[in-house]
Amino acid sequence: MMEKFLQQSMDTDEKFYRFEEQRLKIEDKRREAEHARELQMLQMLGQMLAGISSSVSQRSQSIPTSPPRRANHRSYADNFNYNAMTATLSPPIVIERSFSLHRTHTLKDMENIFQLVRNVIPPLTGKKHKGQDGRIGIVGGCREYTGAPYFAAITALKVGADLSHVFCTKDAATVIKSYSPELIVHPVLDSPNAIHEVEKWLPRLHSVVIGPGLGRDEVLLENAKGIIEKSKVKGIPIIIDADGLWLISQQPSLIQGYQRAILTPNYMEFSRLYEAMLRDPVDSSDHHGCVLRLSQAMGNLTVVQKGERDLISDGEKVLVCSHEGSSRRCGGQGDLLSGSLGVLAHWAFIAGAEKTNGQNPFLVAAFGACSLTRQSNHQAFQKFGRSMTASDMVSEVGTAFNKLFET
Ligand SMILES: NC(=O)C1=CN([C@@H]2O[C@H](COP(=O)(O)OP(=O)(O)OC[C@H]3O[C@@H](n4cnc5c(N)ncnc54)[C@H](O)[C@@H]3O)[C@@H](O)[C@H]2O)[C@@H](O)CC1
Ligand SMILES: Nc1ncnc2c1ncn2[C@@H]1O[C@H](COP(=O)(O)OP(=O)(O)OP(=O)(O)O)[C@@H](O)[C@H]1O
Repeated sequence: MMEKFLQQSMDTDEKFYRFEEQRLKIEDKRREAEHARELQMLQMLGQMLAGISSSVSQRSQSIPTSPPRRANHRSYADNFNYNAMTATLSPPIVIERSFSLHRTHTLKDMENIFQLVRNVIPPLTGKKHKGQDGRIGIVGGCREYTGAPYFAAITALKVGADLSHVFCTKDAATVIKSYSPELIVHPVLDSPNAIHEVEKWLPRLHSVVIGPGLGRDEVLLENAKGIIEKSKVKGIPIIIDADGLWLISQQPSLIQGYQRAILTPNYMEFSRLYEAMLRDPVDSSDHHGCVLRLSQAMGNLTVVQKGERDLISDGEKVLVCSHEGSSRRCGGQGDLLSGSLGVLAHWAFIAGAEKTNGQNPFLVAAFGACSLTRQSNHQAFQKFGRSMTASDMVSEVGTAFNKLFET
């Protein structure tokens, strides 16, 4: 009787997910068509303006052309045509100028980006069902590191995702479950068919965060590699952090050119990646240039270099997030960042070009996640000072989010 009931409930779940996937696909197609129409109109407008003003057309010649795109995958740009916009619009109208952030970005620039983050946040309505606001997967968690995947996964929920899955080793699973009943925990990462076990869930996930607490065990890294490859095939946004970045610094081609990926290196991780890709040490007098070059070398995927100021680049622009945090650097802060980015990347990705003003949605998402992490850090530090830990920051995520984005 019980088995029958369970089977029925699984069937219902299955049907629900299948239905939702179809609904999302239809919605994607509708948005793509809408964007294509808008782009066509903008291109016509651009051509008209170029014809009218010779000074404007001179300026348009100085727009840097997009670096060559790799043709071996269907890139994010194919969907949202972000590059087509920056390359063909002449002149690059106001939105472009207001986002060409240099060292001296203004408060107004910052406010503009905050507004774009607000735009992509889905409204809370009574009409939605569970899962619609985000199903996020975290790949990581092993015997040594159980906190990191927990911080990432719980932050994803607190930012507003509906479901947060952790794919970790058998050892780590019970521990992670004991931290929180809200997380769905799969003890599969060290199983012989780990890749297949995770692949089964990929159609239900909107984004995956690879690396928090993954460790550097050969078998786990190999499984993470397989999961990245399967996620790429499905076109899922991938956030790579911590030991996931270790893997990428060993095998950059694994993610190179996949523009739905966001890398979130700290100082050490950035240096490793930079040296692996550019064959040069990081130039400490030119942080902007370094993050720009790394993104370009990786095929224009989004790079978030964390630090005193977070630098975010897609190889064409560099955004700076220097939102006030604190001087406390306890472990786990980066995990909050990658978890929140998992949700924001999904929201920005499906929001469409009109919501992000034609800007790369992953830049907008990264700026949102950095600001949120720093604001949570700031609030927790106000309360706890030197004794502040990552858990204290997790407790602040809700109010930090409201303060930044819901006002
Ligand atoms: N509670 C947990 O389970 C936590 C687990 N974590 C996991 O621990 C694993 C290893 O991460 P690590 O960051 O230690 O590994 P790394 O090998 O990347 O870092 C090595 C060392 O670099 C140092 N470092 C960092 N920033 C630096 C800077 N600006 N200048 C000079 N040195 C700097 C750190 O102190 C660290 O000891 C990852 O899987 C990560 O997710 C961390 O996320 C922290 C919390
Ligand atoms: N010097 C700093 N001043 C202010 N904020 C900082 C500073 N360094 C890092 N941060 C912020 O802390 C967050 C996490 O960055 P950090 O460099 O601690 O990541 P990490 O080392 O990968 O973390 P984890 O311990 O989770 O592995 C980022 O949002 C970043 O903005």
